Amino acid sequence: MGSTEKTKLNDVGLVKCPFNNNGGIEQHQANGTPAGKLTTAGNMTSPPGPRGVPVFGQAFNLDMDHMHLTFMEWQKRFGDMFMFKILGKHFMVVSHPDILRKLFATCEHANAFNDRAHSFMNKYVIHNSKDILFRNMDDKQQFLKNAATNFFENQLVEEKWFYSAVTDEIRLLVSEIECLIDREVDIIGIMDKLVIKIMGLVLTGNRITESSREFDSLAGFIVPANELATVKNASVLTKLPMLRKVPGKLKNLYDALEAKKNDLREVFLNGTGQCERGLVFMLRNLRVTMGMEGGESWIDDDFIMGVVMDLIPAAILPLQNILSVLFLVLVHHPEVQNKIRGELTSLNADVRIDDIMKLPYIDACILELKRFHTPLPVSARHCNRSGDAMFENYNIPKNTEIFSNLFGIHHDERFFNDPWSYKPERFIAEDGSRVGPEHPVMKNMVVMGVGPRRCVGSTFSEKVMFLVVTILMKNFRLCSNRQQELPPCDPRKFTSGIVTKAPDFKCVFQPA
Ligand code: HEM
Repeated sequence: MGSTEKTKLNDVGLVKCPFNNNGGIEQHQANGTPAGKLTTAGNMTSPPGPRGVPVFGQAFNLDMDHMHLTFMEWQKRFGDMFMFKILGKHFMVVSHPDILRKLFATCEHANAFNDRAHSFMNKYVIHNSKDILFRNMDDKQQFLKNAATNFFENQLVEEKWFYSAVTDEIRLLVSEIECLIDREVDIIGIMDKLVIKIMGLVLTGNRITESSREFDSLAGFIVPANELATVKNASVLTKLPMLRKVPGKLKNLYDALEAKKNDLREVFLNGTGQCERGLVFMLRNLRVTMGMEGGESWIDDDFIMGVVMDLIPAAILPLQNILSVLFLVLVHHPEVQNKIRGELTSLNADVRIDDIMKLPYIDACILELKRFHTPLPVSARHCNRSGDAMFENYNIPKNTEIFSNLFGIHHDERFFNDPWSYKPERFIAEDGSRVGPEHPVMKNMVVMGVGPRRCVGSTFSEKVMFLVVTILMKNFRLCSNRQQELPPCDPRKFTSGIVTKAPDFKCVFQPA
């Protein structure tokens, strides 16, 4: 645990800050304004945290590009729940899986902590949060989320077309890689394209190729969306949205995003490339069904576009980025590749999507990849927008933005032994099976978030990763590129951002 001064708080074992007010730590006093509708927390204190400079607070101490690394440092000083301010705004960071579950799922005011922070993105890009990811947790958000979850977790699995199309896409890749044996391969670029094709398939129900408008449109939207979502750009625009109209870098970026948004709308809403099984069709169908049941449906085109746009930060980037890390890990660990191939020999036929149950080591490799990488290191921010709220005897002032320190949790020795090593075996039980959901390592896995705002694409992304790993490993051995030094396989060194990625590297494929 590091500091022996830390004391345990209550049944969940929360590490509480060991210092008092004069230990260089700010104890945020509740602001004395009338409490919001949640509590009457008038004279309660807020969680401890680093004392900042006047007005700017921690603006100069927080590494905006690697917030998760700063949060790991602060967790050691201030405990599992700490708070800091930037420009008068409160931010809270939670670094314990049980506290997260309590805060977002089981405590009395859990719902209040499941709204999203106000941001430039939800107001100006996502049409005032007509979507799932950026919207507050109201009935419409829950309705759309249930529909999307059902689509990804059930419909795509039951209707066999989808995973057989994904399998075909990966097999095509195998034929392409066969022509590149022993040559330097940009595996990150290849995986980036594969994920766009898979998401094109999700949206339209049809295979999309690299030369299609759908591919271009998705790939084109990702670039400005990613740039605008950086912490620096997003916070400046949230504070000063009028900058989107002032000639300069931010206006150019916003204009580029709007142009790509129109393109996305043209292609996915008005285009002809749809068939009766994609996500856009499902949402339109839902609108029609609601209309037929009387009354008008609130699912307008903006809502459908909102869900399409959600998939860029929520699905495409995490999937692309975790696949980049997968290959870096595999090149660094030839022994893991050998074990994967060893396990694959137990299958008589070609790999099928439900074989994951029969292949515990590969399943464990995917779980360990999710832990080791933690693509969204600080998750998506939650916010108690409806009022002050009390939690663990602390007052959490209205509009506090809450970070789940997922990266910190997954690399904390209290929860995972030897956390900086990639060790799939931690998920394997003594009898060789994969550990069950009650095992501590499973309970400490929070990579997809917890509670009602948990990720929609958990099973979906595991299945995609499973197909990529098994089909490629069955055919090839991956080696490092002798001309270029391989970047270290250290998640602290991955690229910065809301969704982190492996540093650029090339590798070499050889026949298995
Ligand atoms: C390895 C890949 C992925 C990771 C690590 C990941 C992780 C996460 C995390 C941490 C959240 C935030 C949870 C919270 O707010 O507490 C989230 C939300 C979300 N994810 Fe994922 N995700 C992944 C892939 C996907 C995929 C493939 C999809 C779509 C098929 C998806 C759709 C969503 C949506 C729509 C939300 C918003 C849910 C809400 O706000 O209620 N994600 N994801």
